[in-house]
Parts: sequence; C-alpha cells; structure tokens
Amino acid sequence: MISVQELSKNYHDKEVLSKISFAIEQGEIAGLVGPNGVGKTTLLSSMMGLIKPDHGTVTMAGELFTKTEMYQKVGFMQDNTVLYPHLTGYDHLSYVAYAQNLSLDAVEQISKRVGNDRYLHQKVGEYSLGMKQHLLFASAIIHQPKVLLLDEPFNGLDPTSLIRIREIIRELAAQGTTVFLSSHNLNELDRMTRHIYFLKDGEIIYRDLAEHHDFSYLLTVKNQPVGERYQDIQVEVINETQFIVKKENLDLVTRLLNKDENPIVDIERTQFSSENLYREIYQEA
Ligand SMILES: Nc1ncnc2c1ncn2[C@@H]1O[C@H](COP(=O)(O)OP(=O)(O)OP(=O)(O)O)[C@@H](O)[C@H]1O
Repeated sequence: MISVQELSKNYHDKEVLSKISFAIEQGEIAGLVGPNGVGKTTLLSSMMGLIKPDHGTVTMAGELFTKTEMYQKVGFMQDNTVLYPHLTGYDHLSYVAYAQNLSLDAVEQISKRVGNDRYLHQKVGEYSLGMKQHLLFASAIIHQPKVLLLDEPFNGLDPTSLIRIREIIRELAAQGTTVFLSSHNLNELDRMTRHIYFLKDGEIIYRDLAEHHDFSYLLTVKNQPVGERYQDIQVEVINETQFIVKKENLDLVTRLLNKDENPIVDIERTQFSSENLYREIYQEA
C-alpha cells in the first residue's frame, strides 16, 4: 500500500505540492492526472525520495521513503532522460538486476515478457521513444515490486505494446502490487482504474469514478466463468468470455475471478469518461 502524509514541495518561492495526503490500498491501480507543469513528476520523485520534500512523509510497502530498503520493494518508471545512450538495454537491465540482487536470468525473462528482447543488445542512443519506454518499464518491474510508480508509461507505445503493458500492469495488481500511474491518456486510465487523483494548485482531488455516475463495465475474461457463486450476480452475458456487470458488483466479481485464477483481459467502462471530470475540475471548455 501507499501512504502519503502532508507532503509539501516548493521550488524557490513557488509551492508545487501543498501538504498532500492520500492513501492507496494494496493491489489497486490508481491514476494521477493534471495539466502540464502541475507537479505530477515532482510528486512521484518526492515519493521516491529522489527530490527532498520540504515537509511530510511517505510509506510504500511498509517502508519509509528515507530507507534504502524501500528500493527493493518499489519500482519507478521515470522519463527517458535517466537512460545512458552509449549503453545497451542489456547493460541497463543487468545493472538494475545487480542492484536488486537478482541473477542475469531475470534480464532475459523480463525482456521476453515486456517485449524488448529483440533489441536488447542495441545501444539506447539508437532506440525510438517506444523502445525506450519498454526498457524503462522492464527496469521498473524486473524485481516484481510491491509498489509500482509509473510516470507516463504509455507515451510512444504502439497498440500491441500498449495492450501488453496494460496486461502486465493488471497482472501485477492482481498479484497484490499497488500501482500509481501518472498519465495524460484519460482513455487508458478509464480502462485501467476507477480511482483517480487529480492534482490542482498543489492539492489532490480524489475521485472514485464509480461514485459519480451510474455506469457499468464490459469485462472480457480469459475463460468462461463457471460455478454456482456467479449465479446470484446480475450480469448481462455478451458471449462466453464477455459480460456486462453493474458498478456495485464489480468488486465482488473481480474477487471471484481472482479466486478462480481467471484474469480480466480487458475492462471497459460504459457510458462515462473521466474527461468529463477533468473538464469540470480544470474548468476547460
Ligand atoms: N528543478 C526544478 N527547479 C525549479 N522548478 C522546477 C524544477 N522541476 C520542476 N519545476 C517546476 O515545478 C512545476 C511542476 O513540474 P513537474 O515536472 O512536476 O510537472 P508535471 O505535472 O510532471 O508536468 P508534465 O505533465 O508537463 O510532465 C513546474 O512549474 C516546473 O517548472
């Protein structure tokens, strides 16, 4: 889980974060949203202890952000300025594996899973934006973190990569990883989470999208759900692996599917988009 308490950060006399407090439960995927320059990267970097906040504390997976033990439990996908152009993807991942006390087998495994194995031995200076994103994502999850912070993970990804990374994030969350994901891609956030934290004037505005509108979810699962326990839940069946579930039943159905090891392959909110909330909060036309 993630707990942020009264976190403040000023740059010179400009207040970017103003005593921010929030908590994200274990296994949740939560979104962080806000206009350019509002302070999302500052918040994530402060949570990681990479920027020293002026005030406040952060605890992730039970570890305080001031402790080095935290880095064994938390993964952070930063922007690509942290990459070294003269090193290969393999060099980068080997370094992270070494720092995390993992064998080099972990490098091969994670590269296959994320899909950057094809150009692993190429220098990063020759990478496209999407190729760098793959490498940054692989570096952030190579150690199966308990908490995962992602800064703009979807930038520059082609549709196949986007689907794969979305699936990996969901798999990690289903296994108990808490995910905090900063993105300008509201469509993607609509697909992945119902918990959104909007950053405005240094403060956090939390919205549980399920509380705002009466909507349902179209779920696509891996296998046909079977068993008596599904019988009492009102669902609209589309086909063997697709059905619509009302918002109030989503948590229950998700729990049952997790128990049956039947992962949700896709989830789509019907009727509503967080774009409406974004406009309302930032008062855009
Ligand atoms: N090292 C720094 N020194 C001074 N001001 C900074 C520094 N880093 C960031 N800022 C300022 O802090 C504010 C927040 O920046 P930050 O990068 O956190 O925004 P962001 O929400 O991540 O933006 P974007 O969506 O464009 O990535 C901006 O006004 C920026 O100019």
